[in-house]
Amino acid sequence: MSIRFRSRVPEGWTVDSAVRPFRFPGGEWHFAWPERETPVSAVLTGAEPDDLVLLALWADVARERGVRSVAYIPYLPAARADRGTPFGARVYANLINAAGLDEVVVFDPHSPVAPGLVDDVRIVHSASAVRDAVFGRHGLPGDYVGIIAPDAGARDRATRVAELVGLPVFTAEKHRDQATGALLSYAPPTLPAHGRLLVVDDVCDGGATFVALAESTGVARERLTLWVSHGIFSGRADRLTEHYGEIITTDSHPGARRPEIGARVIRLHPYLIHDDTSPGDPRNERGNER
Ligand SMILES: O=P(O)(O)OC[C@H]1O[C@@H](O)[C@H](O)[C@@H]1O
Repeated sequence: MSIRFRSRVPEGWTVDSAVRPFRFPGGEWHFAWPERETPVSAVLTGAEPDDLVLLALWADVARERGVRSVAYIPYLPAARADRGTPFGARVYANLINAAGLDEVVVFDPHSPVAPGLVDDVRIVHSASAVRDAVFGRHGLPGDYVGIIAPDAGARDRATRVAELVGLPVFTAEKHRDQATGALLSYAPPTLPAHGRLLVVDDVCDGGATFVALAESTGVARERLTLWVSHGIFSGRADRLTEHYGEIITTDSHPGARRPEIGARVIRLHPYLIHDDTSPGDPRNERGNER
């Protein structure tokens, strides 16, 4: 289970819900919603199908209580299945839509297709999070000399980062076998001979794209940093550490913390949620959450 719920309590704070979901012997999910809690938001990471059921149950409570239901789903499941049959992006969007949420917040989706199928969606792009994590809040390039987009699909997100920090974008050409998804070849762009380079993409799954990219460029490990918004880090993704001096991702997917990768994991919460407060949170002000 990778879903948690945020609730308002009578004291005025927003806290993690004390709700304890369970399954009936027949297999169905259920819970007894704590009477003193008012639902505020649900935060779902990864792509566990069970979590979509729990999300819909929670939205039903919010509806009954007459309050807004906001779901943070930073890793939009099946966003990469944005074409073909079965059309995964549509199937998952329909499952999310069935919950009847008031707002769905997603982070750096693979393409506009999947979020375009989700009702009441808000997209948060990765550029600010990348800038803060790699260059600091002032966006000073330091010894970085460029941003690399691993393929044409990554160019827009790489450009958003590059514009924030004033660096050039270099786009590589990736060729995949459409039938099998296997990587066929890589044509790297011409890159500066010195200085650090930041590779920016949405997802790292098995890591083949980023290993092939690094190998084709021949750029030394110390000069290469990898940012991926969603770290699945499956299979042989551990090979990435041979090619990248630093790997940075977010907490949008449980794979992010795979120990062999040693990625720096950025907490997405501040980038997605602007109005959340809890005891001990320096920003807290009673009662300012929608
Ligand atoms: O090469 P792996 O990590 O398996 O897959 C990640 C790549 O596959 C694409 O969909 C992503 O946008 C990224 O470029």
